[in-house]
Amino acid sequence: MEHWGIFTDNKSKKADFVSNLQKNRLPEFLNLKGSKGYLFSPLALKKFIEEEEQHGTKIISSKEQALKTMSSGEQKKALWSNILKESPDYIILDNPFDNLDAHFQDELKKLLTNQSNKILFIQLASRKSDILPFIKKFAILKENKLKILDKKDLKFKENIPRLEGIIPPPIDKTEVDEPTLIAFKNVTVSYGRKHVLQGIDWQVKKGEFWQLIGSNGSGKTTIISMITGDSAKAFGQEIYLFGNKKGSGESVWEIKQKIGYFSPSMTDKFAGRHSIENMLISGLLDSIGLYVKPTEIHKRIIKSWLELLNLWESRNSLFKDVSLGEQRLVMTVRAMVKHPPLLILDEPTSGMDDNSAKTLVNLVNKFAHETNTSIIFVSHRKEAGLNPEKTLELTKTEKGSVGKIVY
Ligand SMILES: Nc1ncnc2c1ncn2[C@@H]1O[C@H](COP(=O)(O)OP(=O)(O)OP(=O)(O)O)[C@@H](O)[C@H]1O
Repeated sequence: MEHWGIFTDNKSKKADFVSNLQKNRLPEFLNLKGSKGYLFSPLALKKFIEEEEQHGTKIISSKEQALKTMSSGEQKKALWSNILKESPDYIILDNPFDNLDAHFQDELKKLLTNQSNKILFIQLASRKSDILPFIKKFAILKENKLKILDKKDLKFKENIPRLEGIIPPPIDKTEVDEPTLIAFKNVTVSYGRKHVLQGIDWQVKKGEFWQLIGSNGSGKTTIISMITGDSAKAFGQEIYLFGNKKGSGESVWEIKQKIGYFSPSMTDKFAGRHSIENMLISGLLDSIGLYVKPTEIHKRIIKSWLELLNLWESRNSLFKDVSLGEQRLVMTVRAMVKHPPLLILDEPTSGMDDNSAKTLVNLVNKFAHETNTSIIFVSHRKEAGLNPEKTLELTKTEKGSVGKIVY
């Protein structure tokens, strides 16, 4: 069977490609006419989640738990078993290893290899290291065009833009007097009989750069949502945020004022009708549209940020029209423009190609080096090139995940 590895970059029109392939409009895939194909992708998951919500039924998840509340790794496992039940002829795998920890990546690689003599795989990959070992035919998707690659073409040049200049200063910086921004004391969380966290002790001090890692379902999102105020599980726990016991002092709004937050799922919420310059200005002014008129100082600061990112020339481009890598850089900077006391980046590089991921990592290292914002970078794997001072590593046990601090 001739499986395909199709490299994508942040400008590839993947949705168009998949739709054309499924409608038999691509000359390279005419042989798939009449065969049964499925999509293993974030888009397919999103559709199932929406269907579950609309009809109130559990379609691919277990009887006990809705798909929406599962961790990203658990969602992928549920989707995979659902597709296999349908006995497909071919499967389009869209960055199948994103958001998966090393253990499940190995498990999924074995499952795919075992099926590779029965099912045809078309793998869309933005990272070279993700390509499945049994794939022998390669192409690259340049915008809408598929270009077949020869083995010798498989060495891509590294083209990592330099971040020239310094991190622009903040305006009206929010200061926190407390030296300890976050303190978790013996925090334990369960959902019914499912134990998620067990006795977590953790402190984040001013200016520290942390990475939070752990396998799928180990409780990373649970920890972050207890900080950002989105989880009822935080109540009754000994959690101190910016010096106040959670639930006793500041309102959720006051806490959010002190935190810059970015997760790739937020990108969907921005319809993209604003220019990237306005997106950043609105980050300084705390609004999504530009309801408050920016001053010359606001504009000057944002000019410096755009120059740092090599995006000044594209300042008038609409957010929806720039590449995925550029969108992630803009959103990361948007979370940082005010130099908040705490910046949380939740799996910011998932789905990015190698070069864009490296640029984002370099930018975060630069934040840590040149500012006194504390940073928590959440990921399931150790991000290459990232230089955190400390790591909180979650390890699953029967009684919930325990935390270990690694220097
Ligand atoms: N509302 C809920 N009901 C039941 N279980 C839940 C609920 N919310 C979360 N969980 C479970 O808590 C565990 C931890 O989930 P969490 O999303 O915090 O993990 P994670 O480390 O962020 O995982 P991933 O890397 O896969 O995103 C998972 O097993 C998840 O299924």
